[in-house]
Amino acid sequence: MEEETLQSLRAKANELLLREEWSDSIQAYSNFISLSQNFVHLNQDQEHLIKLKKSLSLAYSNRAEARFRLKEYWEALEDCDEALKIGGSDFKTLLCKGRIFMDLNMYSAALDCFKCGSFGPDASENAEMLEGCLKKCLKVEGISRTGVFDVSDWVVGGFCGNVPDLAEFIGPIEVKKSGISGRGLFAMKNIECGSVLLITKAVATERVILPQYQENGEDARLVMWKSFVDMVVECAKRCTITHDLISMLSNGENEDDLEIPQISEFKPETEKCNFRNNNFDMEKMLTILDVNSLVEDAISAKVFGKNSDYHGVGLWVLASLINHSCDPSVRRLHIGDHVIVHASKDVKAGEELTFAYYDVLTTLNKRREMAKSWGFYCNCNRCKYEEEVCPKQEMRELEMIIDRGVDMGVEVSKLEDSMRRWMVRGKGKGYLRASFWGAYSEVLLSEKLMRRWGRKIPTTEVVIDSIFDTVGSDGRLVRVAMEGLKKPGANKLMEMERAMKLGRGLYGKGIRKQAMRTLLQRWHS
Ligand SMILES: C[S@@+](CC[C@H](N)C(=O)[O-])C[C@H]1O[C@@H](n2cnc3c(N)ncnc32)[C@H](O)[C@@H]1O
Repeated sequence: MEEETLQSLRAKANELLLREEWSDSIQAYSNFISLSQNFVHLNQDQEHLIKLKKSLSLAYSNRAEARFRLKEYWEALEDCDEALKIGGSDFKTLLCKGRIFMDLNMYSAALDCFKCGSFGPDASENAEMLEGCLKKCLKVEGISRTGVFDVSDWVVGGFCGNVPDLAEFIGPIEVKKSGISGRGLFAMKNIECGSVLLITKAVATERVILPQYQENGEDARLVMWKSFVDMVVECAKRCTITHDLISMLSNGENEDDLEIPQISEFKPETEKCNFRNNNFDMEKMLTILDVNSLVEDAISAKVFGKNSDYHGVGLWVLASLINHSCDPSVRRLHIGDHVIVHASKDVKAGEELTFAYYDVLTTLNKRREMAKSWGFYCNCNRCKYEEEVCPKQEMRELEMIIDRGVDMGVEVSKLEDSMRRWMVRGKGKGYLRASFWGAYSEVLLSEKLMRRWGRKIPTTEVVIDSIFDTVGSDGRLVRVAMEGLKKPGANKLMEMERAMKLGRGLYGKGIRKQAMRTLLQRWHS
């Protein structure tokens, strides 16, 4: 009778696990575990006892697997420890425990588990799988120490196959009070263009391919948003550390009063944290998500101009401390659930790291409108400069020329004349050329306009360099630079060097030189 009941409970739990019905299988294993424990205490027959303990160990191990899939990491780790204490399913359990530590970004603990597994009797039978785990673990552990990774093959191969493995990495950055608003991230040393400063995994992400017909697009976006919010809320309820980190994010108000966290608070979890937290402020959570969630501009979706219907949203806590600037210094790439933040130009020690929350290759007025829709008034150096130096009336006239869509050569030469009159120097030229990029690019890409205006306006190289030095790299600069390579008499070596620098600012250093060349070619094919 005892045997039969246990067998049927175990069979049911195993079936649920195979069907990937994680919650139900956890329940079924829990029933099996509590009943078996009773029998273990009562049973005197040694042989029977050994069998029973083996099943119990396996049940703990399987329940750990199901909990792991539901991201109930700390409960899953407790199950692994129980399974290992009883013994009999050690290899499977160690593998599961290692994978849990990997997900918690605790790579050396994961490595210990895989190494321990390799000494056991089951190791030779599963040598290939074990080797795969060890290799992956060593690789991500390296990335977490150095921030160095290589996704060239995946990118050049058209993003086929598995998403490359990445790991949490926090480079030489710190959180400080920002001159822009509230807190911000700052470089602690000089950073070269393309260097990776941060790799971090999302608390949650959600993605949709929007339907072809636009009228259903809003519905799909709302469904995506709702599901994303549910996921973040579940993560915050499951783990107090996650809850507290999300709670310290800005809700867009009184930012200057917010506490300045230490960067160490964002390092991977090392403490047990399985306190369920059902008691939190949903309204606050929604405003925080509104202010801090990032819309994905995924490398895989956009590079080829494919999947333009693809949309994604996610929350990356540390990256949420990066303020917007219209002369940004960093860009982000999305690979899987990770966001990679790299310098999009050379950055000096002590400088604030800033993203472009919206398109900054446009005029001050258009940028002001976009900032408004984000709920703030932009306080960045470029906006302040343009406001102070450029007479409003003349700027309005220049903007009107663009809107009228006349010969853009007129626009560009007028702006260059105005800059001379306003005595614009250094960075200022980059700022203003970036503001009227639409006009510059039209002229620079047109043989006809260049023939007509070429002598009155600066060369492609001068325009691109001045914008790159201020606003950082951008795909549109790459495109014009690559077109420039085709011009008769172009110094191909120097031009390619310039394009490569722009490429490093655009994609970062995770792509080898040859792969970068291939990517750059695609911008003008
Ligand atoms: C994702 S948070 C950035 C981090 C935030 N400063 C903090 O202390 O947590 C976005 C908010 O920062 C502020 N912010 C970011 N960039 C800004 C800018 N250029 N000018 C003014 N406020 C900005 C706005 O309040 C915006 O809603």
